Amino acid sequence: MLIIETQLMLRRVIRRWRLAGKRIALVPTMGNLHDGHLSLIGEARSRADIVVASIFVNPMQFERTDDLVRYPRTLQDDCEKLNKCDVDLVFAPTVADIYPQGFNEQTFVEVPGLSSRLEGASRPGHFRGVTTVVSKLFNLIQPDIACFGEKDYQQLALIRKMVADMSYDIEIIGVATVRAADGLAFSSRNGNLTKDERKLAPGLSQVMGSMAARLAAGERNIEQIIAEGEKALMEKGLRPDGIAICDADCLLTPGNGSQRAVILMAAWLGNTRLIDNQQVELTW
Ligand SMILES: Nc1ncnc2c1ncn2[C@@H]1O[C@H](COP(=O)(O)OP(=O)(O)OP(=O)(O)O)[C@@H](O)[C@H]1O
Ligand SMILES: CC(C)(CO)[C@@H](O)C(=O)[O-]
Ligand code: BAL
Repeated sequence: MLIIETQLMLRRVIRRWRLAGKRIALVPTMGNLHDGHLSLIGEARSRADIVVASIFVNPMQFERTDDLVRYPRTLQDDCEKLNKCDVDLVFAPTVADIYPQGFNEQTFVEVPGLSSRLEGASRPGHFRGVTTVVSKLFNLIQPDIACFGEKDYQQLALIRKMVADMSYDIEIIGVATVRAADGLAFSSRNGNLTKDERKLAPGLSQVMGSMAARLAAGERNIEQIIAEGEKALMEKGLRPDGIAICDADCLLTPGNGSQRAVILMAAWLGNTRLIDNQQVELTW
């Protein structure tokens, strides 16, 4: 497995693979790899000749400095895991290599509208940072396919729109959320939870499951389901920070024509913000 830190070296290797007609899959990550990431790698491995994983804690998408500073960085351990999963190349650049002029001066890619709603409203500038860095990775690696987790549901929707709007010839694969036995979605930020917070954390998926059951049973008073969901989260020791029920395709309020809804959850446990989501088939 190659580990490359500079754009210059990366371009050389990618050019060689493209000339040899290889099908390349990209899995972008911020490292501190867990079973969710490894599921993305497995999906990529089954669909391409070459698997490239990127590890880059992208400062441009962090709207809070404390979150950026606390973000877990475990490069050596990550590379060992990726090597075992038969990954061909790890791209782990420095911030200076990706943003030589600093990211405040960086040209950006932003999907209008959706970037500033939902998670985008809670985390101003976050999605601009995500789509800008993913666009750079797409240009550098020129993958045929790229895998993203459904755990970051709005991010996946934004990347699909960016790819369509900017005419990238890249197939985007959404991969189902991988969970611990108690229902908590794997996330690098789970490592920031204290022992006691970790015990409370499954409350997020439990409340989401109850909300999903009500929707699936035909209840359509969305405001009431959300209000009671917030109350249930607080009773379980979590501080809600944005619950929404949207049409799963356009992420707007579900209407009579909506076939699937998605419940988007965000909540704080101490200093850690967790997110999760669940899709529900709707019958009208
Ligand atoms: N539990 C999971 N199941 C499936 N995919 C996941 C899971 N967690 C993260 N991913 C996906 O892995 C990719 C890289 O995500 P990232 O490195 O930010 O990890 P993360 O665990 O989501 O960390 P964070 O704490 O930043 O949310 C993204 O496409 C993300 O959606
Ligand atoms: C897609 C991504 C790697 C871009 O930095 C990040 O947002 C993530 O890990 O989900
Ligand atoms: N997985 C999403 C990246 C972030 O929270 O910054």
